[in-house]
Amino acid sequence: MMDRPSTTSLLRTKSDQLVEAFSAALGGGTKSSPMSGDVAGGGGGSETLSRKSSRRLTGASPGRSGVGSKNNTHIRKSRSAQLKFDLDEVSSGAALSRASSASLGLSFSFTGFTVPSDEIADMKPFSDDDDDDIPEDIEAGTRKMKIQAEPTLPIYLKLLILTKIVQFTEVCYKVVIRGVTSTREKEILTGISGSVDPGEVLAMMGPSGSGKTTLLSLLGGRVKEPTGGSITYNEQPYSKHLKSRIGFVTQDDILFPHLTVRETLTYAARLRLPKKLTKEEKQKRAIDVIYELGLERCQDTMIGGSFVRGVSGGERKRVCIGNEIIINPSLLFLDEPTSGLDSTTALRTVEILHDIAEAGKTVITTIHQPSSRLFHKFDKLILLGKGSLLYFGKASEAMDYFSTIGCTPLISMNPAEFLLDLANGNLNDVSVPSELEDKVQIGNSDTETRNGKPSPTIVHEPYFLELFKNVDGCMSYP
Ligand SMILES: Nc1ncnc2c1ncn2[C@@H]1O[C@H](COP(=O)(O)OP(=O)(O)OP(=O)(O)O)[C@@H](O)[C@H]1O
Repeated sequence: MMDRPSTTSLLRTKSDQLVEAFSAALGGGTKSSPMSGDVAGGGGGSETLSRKSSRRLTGASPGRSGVGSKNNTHIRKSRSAQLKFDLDEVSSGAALSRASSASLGLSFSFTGFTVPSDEIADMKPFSDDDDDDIPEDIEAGTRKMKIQAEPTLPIYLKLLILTKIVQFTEVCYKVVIRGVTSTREKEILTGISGSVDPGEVLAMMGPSGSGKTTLLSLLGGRVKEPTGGSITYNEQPYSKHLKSRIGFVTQDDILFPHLTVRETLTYAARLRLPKKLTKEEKQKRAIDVIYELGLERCQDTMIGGSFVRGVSGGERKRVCIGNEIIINPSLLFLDEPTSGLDSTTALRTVEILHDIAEAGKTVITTIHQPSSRLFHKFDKLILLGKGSLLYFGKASEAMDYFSTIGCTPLISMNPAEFLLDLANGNLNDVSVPSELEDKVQIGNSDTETRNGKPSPTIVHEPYFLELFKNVDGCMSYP
């Protein structure tokens, strides 16, 4: 098992790093500062802890160069030498045309590559440290994730004052459906509230059609704006500047099947990183991401597709994540990153998300049917049912919460499965308070029942929303 630093110690580390950076910039000492003490919650041993974990984190990427390290220089050179991929070929479009001409008439485009590079704000994509460890392939078993540890500066500042980065309040979303004879409004989301901080992974769960993707798109700025409520980022509304700090991994990944993993990520770096970075720096960033995501063993493998055998499903997902984290985003959104993966690969993908969050990013993901091990990896959970909020709070407290309102599984069950059953209104293996069951049934004279229990469609909205109104603290806003 990998020894994972707690979020608190990570925050402490980052705070210390920032304080040290400020002190250095001002020509002051780098020893203990009252600011770092405040954030870390004091404690004499925090400096040692901080440094240790700082070293571990900043040395995270094996491809990064260390000052004064001969070995590292050697490794850097040998890795550069591995780069047989001709960047000039990429820039001239030759590789692209090879990919498209070989793609049997299908046209492809890179996800999210539309952000103009001049929109990409100042970022520090490269570390000065190096690390000799070469992580083994994730799907091969051992996991040594190396995630870039430098979040963008505004996140540091917000971490210092412990401000929430994404806050959404009473978000509603309606669409107008125009028929041949009539036009009607369809309500997709109603009164969704929650928040997520840097360093956290928020998972959105719910049955198919419950509104997860719509909410994710709203939070990620992909849908213009909610029809009700508000969404803020560090207490500011969505802006063009924020767009360059957001990575969005869509459900349907779109990659060029005939490019290799390294070509794909190098292409992404060339297209998405700021113009002020040199070609070599961008190339190095691509290599760093390959190592961060444990893709080194398949870096020369073609992505593949329907007609070409390529990387595995898990590797493909990691390439999609790589395409987005290459710009070092402050916010990372993912739409069902584990769909189609076996439970072990899904778990490792979520562990990657955790590592990304621990490096100070805010991660929001939709998830379909997580295993129980995977469920426990999430910091926060939103449970949606037919566009309504059924639960928002710590994932670890969801089961306790539902048990306090009388909903418990009758058989031993994966918590995610239990919550999805509740959200679906499938009460077959679930105990619910009888007075509420009666209430639902009495309130619907044309009730169809299955095994003496209300049908899913009936249970849904009145049942839970009524419960939420009556229970204090059910939707905690930490
Ligand atoms: N632009 C739109 N016009 C009409 N209906 C829409 C629109 N966008 C979403 N919907 C509807 O809103 C509901 C929620 O859709 P959404 O894709 O957010 O669900 P989901 O929970 O992500 O589902 P899945 O898990 O199957 O991906 C669905 O019933 C969908 O048909």
